[in-house]
Amino acid sequence: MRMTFRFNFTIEDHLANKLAPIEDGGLALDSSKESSVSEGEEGKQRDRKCSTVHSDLPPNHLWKPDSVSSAAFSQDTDSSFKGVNSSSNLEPHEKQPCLRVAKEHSRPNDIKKVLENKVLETLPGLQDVNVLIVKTILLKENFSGENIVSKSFSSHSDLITGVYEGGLKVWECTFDLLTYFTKAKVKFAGKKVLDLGCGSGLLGIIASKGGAREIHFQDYNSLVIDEVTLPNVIANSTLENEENDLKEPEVKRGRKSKVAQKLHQCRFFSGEWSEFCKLVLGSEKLFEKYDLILTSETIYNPDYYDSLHQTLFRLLDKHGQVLLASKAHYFGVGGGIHLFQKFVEERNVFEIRILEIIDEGLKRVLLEMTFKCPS
Ligand SMILES: C[S@@+](CC[C@H](N)C(=O)[O-])C[C@H]1O[C@@H](n2cnc3c(N)ncnc32)[C@H](O)[C@@H]1O
Repeated sequence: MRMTFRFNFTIEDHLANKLAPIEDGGLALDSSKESSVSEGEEGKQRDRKCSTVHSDLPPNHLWKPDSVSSAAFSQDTDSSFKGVNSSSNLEPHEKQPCLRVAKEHSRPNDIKKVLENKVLETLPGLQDVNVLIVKTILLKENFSGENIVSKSFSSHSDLITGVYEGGLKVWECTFDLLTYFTKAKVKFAGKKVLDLGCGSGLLGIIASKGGAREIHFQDYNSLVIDEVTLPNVIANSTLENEENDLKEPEVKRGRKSKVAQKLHQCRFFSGEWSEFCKLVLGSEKLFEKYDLILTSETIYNPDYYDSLHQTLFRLLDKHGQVLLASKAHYFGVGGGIHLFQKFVEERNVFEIRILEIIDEGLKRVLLEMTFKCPS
């Protein structure tokens, strides 16, 4: 079933200047005015060609979104930094302490409201909030408090170290992992899964569809969770239940509670990794560790490796598995597979296994991490 939505906003002149129509009638960021620092020169050149919401997709991707709707927003109320310079001019390679306090986001009572005015795009078997529209609305509303969208625009960057860590777009390696899930028939059933640095949350959503018993989503930025991750989780559980209803119309009355049930298997967190660790480990006496941690494009900054490694070490079940996807190298920020692998090997805690090397466009790698000594 295709849903139609109505746009109920106008785009200001100064924003319209940054937005240019793309072939299918959607909106693209004028690439001469926005580029990606994180993906380096090659990334910039690609972005210059077409810096759309889905410009980060592999050339022959099947993930072409095909529907649009309307939009709403809420503020990113989490401006709780500890000693982070929130200037918009931070360069990704500048060393900054990243201690954004972690918090758990409550699940909304009014599920419909979360999707009200949201623009949904259709990917194969998935729905995804159109982040460009989300950004446009947030910019237009010019809200007070921490505004990662305007900071990202003004600094022409998809990453502002310690301020905005890139969750407002779907990065290429997410699609590599999604493809791998199907190819390798990755099993999610009954597992407790963490989508670490989730952004859109598509990895966790697929785990949920695959029968994971509990899924936690973590992003650095609270706005990403509220405006993108949560709406995506809700949109996809709604979609899933609509599909079921078409097969079994008699269960239609139970749909709402089924969506709520699905949502109940999910928890949402924002904040810096070590703070997130503290929060989840401190929140329950006997915290049950994750069977599976999924993480895409999270090793671009070597300054974060210690905190990331600690997080994996503390939160992964002793028999658990990390599936990590990354570009081979992140120009400008300096991280990448080689450095990360070296870091992990030096710690001597995890075994790393390369699952796949994707050598088209920017080289990308999928790897698995498991504990060396599970006992
Ligand atoms: C480049 S984005 C990738 C988003 C998403 N996984 C994807 O592939 O589309 C990196 C993500 O890692 C998270 N992240 C990066 N550094 C972090 C840190 N130090 N603490 C917490 N989260 C961090 C951010 O929340 C951000 O969403």
